Amino acid sequence: MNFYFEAAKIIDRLNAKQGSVKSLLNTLPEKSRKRTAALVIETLKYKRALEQVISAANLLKDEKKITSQSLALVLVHDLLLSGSIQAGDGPVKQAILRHKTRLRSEWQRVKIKRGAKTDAELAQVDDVQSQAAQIPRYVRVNSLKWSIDEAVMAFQKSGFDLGNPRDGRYFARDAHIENLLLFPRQAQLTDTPEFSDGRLIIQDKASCFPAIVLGPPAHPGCVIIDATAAPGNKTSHLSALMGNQGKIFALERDRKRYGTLKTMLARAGCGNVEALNLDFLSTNPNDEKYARVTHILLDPSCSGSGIVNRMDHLVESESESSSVAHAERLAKLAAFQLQMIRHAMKFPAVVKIVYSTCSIHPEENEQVVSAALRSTEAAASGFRLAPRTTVLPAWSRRGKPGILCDADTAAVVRCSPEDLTNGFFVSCFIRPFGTLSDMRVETTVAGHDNAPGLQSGATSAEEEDT
Ligand SMILES: C[S@@+](CC[C@H](N)C(=O)[O-])C[C@H]1O[C@@H](n2cnc3c(N)ncnc32)[C@H](O)[C@@H]1O
Repeated sequence: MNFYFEAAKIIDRLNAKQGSVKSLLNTLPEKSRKRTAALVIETLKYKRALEQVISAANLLKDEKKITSQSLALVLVHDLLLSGSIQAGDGPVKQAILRHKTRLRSEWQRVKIKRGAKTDAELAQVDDVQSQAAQIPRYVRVNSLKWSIDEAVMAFQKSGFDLGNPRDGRYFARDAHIENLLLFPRQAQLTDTPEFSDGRLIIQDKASCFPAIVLGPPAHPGCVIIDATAAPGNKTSHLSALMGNQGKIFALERDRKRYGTLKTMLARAGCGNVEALNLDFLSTNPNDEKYARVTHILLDPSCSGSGIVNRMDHLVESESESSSVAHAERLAKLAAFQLQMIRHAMKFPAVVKIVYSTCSIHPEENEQVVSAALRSTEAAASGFRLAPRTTVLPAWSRRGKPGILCDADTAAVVRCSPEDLTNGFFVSCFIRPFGTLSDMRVETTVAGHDNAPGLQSGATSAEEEDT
């Protein structure tokens, strides 16, 4: 049992900020160091989940022999994750074993709540959440109104230091997205004219990917739909990539959010956008108005489980305490998301559809894509996934394996707080060239390949990832 007291003491000292993990583990007697260190490290990996389980089981309230939270953590860790407590049958061990059934069922509940199928996945979720605090604040320079060079100069003039992360007022250009700047999380930014007049837009890095992957050509004849547009960050990004040329139908079914969309588009100077307060599913794909639409962006409502703040909410939420309610909600969202993709595939001239979510759940991502590929609309129109080589090829985080075939898993993109972004998913459907006029295809491919930020960014992403 000493070994557990020793490990608990290290965790207490860590909580009291008496040293780093490494330095405190070095204070352990050499003969027990390896074993105790392994227990401390493994316990820390699952700390958040274990804390929830201990609290839900009322362990510390009911068992006075468990004298501290840290002791409970290491003992419950071994019970749940190593299968048994490595000690003789004393009163402390008995105190834990009295709660064995409850602790095990609470453990399963925590896993379900966090969408983790295995213990290892649960550790990853916790890890991701602690990394979330590291995500920078991203600011997109709206190229319709300002250049990146002008923005950099303005920030430098106001006291920000380009590229020196040691300085609290540092900022940097993003390695992958051409017009994106990043700032420390705590930087106070938005209260300046550049934000209120639409030169700068707060937009997470991952949320810049869909417009880049869609890559609409900057061409006066280009017509596209942003099917789920409010508040309009991706619409204004598309407008900027198109250089305010061609036409974007920006649809939003919610009246209030449609109002926000219009305000945002006016502020960002998007002159090529027609905002429509419409349900995309109510549109007639054969309407003359949409006859020349070649690209569709679908960023529909989702669980939002990838958004860092909401991730915390998901973990704590009591309203989703039952796995059934959680699964039902995801199934409902997935059915709607699939319907949106199938509807988009019906537009006669469309050659490219980008489907994205800010969800981490495969149910809303790979599984929806898989169902869309097997749909009658895909069979009729010939839509398939664009290969990895054309979808942010150097971004190393790809789809969750085991749902799509290997090539399609590689063809979709995931983002995670480990990449210093929110959790996000992007997929890109294309219609094979044979079914289209050469003219249209050439324009599309050129538009995609030339999307700003992709070429230079691609190389550095690969370098970074390897
Ligand atoms: C995830 S948000 C879109 C965010 C937006 N793309 C951006 O980057 O600013 C989804 C939006 O789609 C709208 N929406 C959901 N279903 C829709 C539908 N069938 N037709 C049009 N808009 C829809 C929602 O009201 C919501 O405003």
